[in-house]
Amino acid sequence: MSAIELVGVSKSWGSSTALEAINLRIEQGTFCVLLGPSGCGKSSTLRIMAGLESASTGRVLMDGRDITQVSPAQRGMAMVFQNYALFPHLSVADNITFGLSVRKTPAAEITRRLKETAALLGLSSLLARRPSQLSGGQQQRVALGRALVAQAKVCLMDEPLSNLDAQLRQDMRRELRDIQRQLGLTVVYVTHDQSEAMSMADQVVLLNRGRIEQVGTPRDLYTQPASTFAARFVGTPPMNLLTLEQGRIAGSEIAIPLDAAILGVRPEAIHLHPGGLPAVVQSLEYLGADLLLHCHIGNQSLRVRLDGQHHAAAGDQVRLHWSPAEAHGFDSAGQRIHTHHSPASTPS
Ligand SMILES: Nc1ncnc2c1ncn2[C@@H]1O[C@H](COP(=O)(O)OP(=O)(O)OP(=O)(O)O)[C@@H](O)[C@H]1O
Repeated sequence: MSAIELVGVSKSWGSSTALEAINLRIEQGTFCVLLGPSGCGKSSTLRIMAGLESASTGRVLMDGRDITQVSPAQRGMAMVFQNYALFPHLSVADNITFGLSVRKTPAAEITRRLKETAALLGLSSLLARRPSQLSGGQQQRVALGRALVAQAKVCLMDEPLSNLDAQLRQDMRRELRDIQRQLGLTVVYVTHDQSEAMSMADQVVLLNRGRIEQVGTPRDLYTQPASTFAARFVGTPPMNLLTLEQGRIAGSEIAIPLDAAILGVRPEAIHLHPGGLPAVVQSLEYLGADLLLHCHIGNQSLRVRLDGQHHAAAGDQVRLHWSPAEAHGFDSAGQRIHTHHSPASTPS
């Protein structure tokens, strides 16, 4: 049984539609990431799950039970927000246990759960401090502690790491994931950062303009993007998309035996090979481990990610090759075509 299910959920604000007939199942104990660009409807989806927003149409189910009309408090889901929403005048301990006190949980039970949660999050020595005396990462852990101490089975998180610096964010991603696994929590996590989604998720839900573009594992999204939108949203740098005209790369005589309007190939799937397609290097970015080439092939731009040991210069003529399995075909509407054909550049 799914922990959370959305059935035909849509949301409109006046005449503008934020979500269109979303159908989604999130399985128990999984880490599900809602991913997409600003304004695509991630927060609206999360807030409808939490009951903080009502759906215009559709139903929300929890463990198979219809909770569409159930109040947020009665849903028993925990929430962690971007701004942590800690009480500045309360100690760390009181911030964590606030909800338990409000619900009149017995004192001994509160003490026991606080001790457990603080130990899990490495906050045991900080319990007497105020939020202002904590680092960003510590504050984030207190916010998480408040969610965990409630022992909710479902935890909803809206960009909880976005206020942290890059290094801390990386560390917290791993910590969060460890805690989620350890406790068997169902987490629904909102982010616009594809690398965060890729590194944390069991299931990624990619949203685009209020619709689900693709649902799958990070590997599914990377290896089998359902559309050009998904192809460009996941992966750094994003997948190259070349327009094909009558079986040729637009603006060139280079034939591509792929029955598609658009050819997609990832920068890291392209290699230099004497039997490859001719291209000209326009500019370079040296990134240490990698060397990024910005090339022209016909009148199309293409990025190539080589090992950092390679040398190249602007103006160089290069020959590019990729394996047939790395060629993704899309139709003129940007939808994936499920065929793999050999590109013209098969090495001799
Ligand atoms: N209270 C509101 N009133 C009117 N429109 C709203 C309201 N809340 C959200 N919207 C609109 O609904 C759409 C989806 O918003 P939502 O906050 O869900 O997007 P998001 O993907 O979370 O974006 P971001 O990453 O910028 O937070 C947007 O076009 C937004 O302008």
